[in-house]
Amino acid sequence: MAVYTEVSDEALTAFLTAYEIGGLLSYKGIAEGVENTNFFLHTTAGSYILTLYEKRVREDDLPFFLNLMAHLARRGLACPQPVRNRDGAALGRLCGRPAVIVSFLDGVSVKHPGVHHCRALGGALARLHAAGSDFGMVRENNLSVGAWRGLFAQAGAQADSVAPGLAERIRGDLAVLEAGWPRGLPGGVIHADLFTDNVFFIGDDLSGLIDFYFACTDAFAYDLAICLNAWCFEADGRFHRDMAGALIAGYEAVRPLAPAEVAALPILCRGAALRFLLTRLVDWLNVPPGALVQPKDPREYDRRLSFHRTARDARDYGRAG
Ligand SMILES: Nc1ncnc2c1ncn2[C@@H]1O[C@H](COP(=O)(O)OP(=O)(O)OP(=O)(O)O)[C@@H](O)[C@H]1O
Ligand SMILES: N[C@@H](CCO)C(=O)O
Repeated sequence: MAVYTEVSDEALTAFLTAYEIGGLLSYKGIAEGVENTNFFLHTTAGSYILTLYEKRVREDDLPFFLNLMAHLARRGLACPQPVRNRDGAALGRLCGRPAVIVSFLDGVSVKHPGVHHCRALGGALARLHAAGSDFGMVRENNLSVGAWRGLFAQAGAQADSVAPGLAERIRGDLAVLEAGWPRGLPGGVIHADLFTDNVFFIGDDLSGLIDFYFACTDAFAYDLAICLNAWCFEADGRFHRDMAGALIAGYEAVRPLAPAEVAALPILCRGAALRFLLTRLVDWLNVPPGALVQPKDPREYDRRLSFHRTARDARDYGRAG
């Protein structure tokens, strides 16, 4: 459970007096997620999510995330809406942390996605990219290639205690990725963390996207590469080419990839895998004392990297043609 900050009912009740969302009926810590502290709130006016922002989220970036969610919703994308308090502010402070209440989104995430889910995800990702095209704010991706060596420096010395030979493999990937990272690809607002737990379905239909707290301005195809990693591999490293093909086809049915994006897909997938390997490695080795959190296994991304190192082109990811 990701609850880094405990919130007493007195503190929460006092916090809620600034909002017009009725009286508190119940609240509880949410058993998923690793980044922020989340509570489910049930009030006399309805259901909400309360998030207290932790470690990786910089307070300065919150206006970008909150304005983005509002913008995407205006463009018709189903995503949580920040709730404003009586003074018109979405951002508050609770138990010493920046805190926001957002609307509750119906739906459930799928643990074991299939081809159908991947095709729907591809379409939603492309629509998200289109909906963000007239969003006026910019946020650099502070977890892209320029940050990976710094993350490795935080964890590299203990990497081999997690998997034998891991430090050497990461060094090799870093050298290749830093030398060949593609620049100038079509880009704009990307989600940058669209894992299965951040995509909701009702029945077979994709019902919405959550967790925009890594959203940033970067290459669209990098977002697709993150999804290919997150949705199309088993934990043991087995790759589902049919699911990857469906994800790409679902994306291209809305926004066809440019030739440079197709060519860059293998290196973008390799980079996306290294990004999550490194953040997971740092988190795995540094669980804050007392935090209720289950860190995610970095070795899953070590296994995906074995695939990406041998991939030659987009056809290896199931793209037709
Ligand atoms: N607006 C929402 N509507 C419904 N449920 C939500 C909403 N926001 C969050 N949740 C629930 O809370 C869980 C954790 O939220 P979230 O993914 O934002 O946390 P996180 O710590 O940032 O996680 P991650 O590890 O994915 O970065 C979600 O998996 C979902 O079950
Ligand atoms: N989605 C990330 C955690 C949140 O950033 C992971 O699975 O490593």
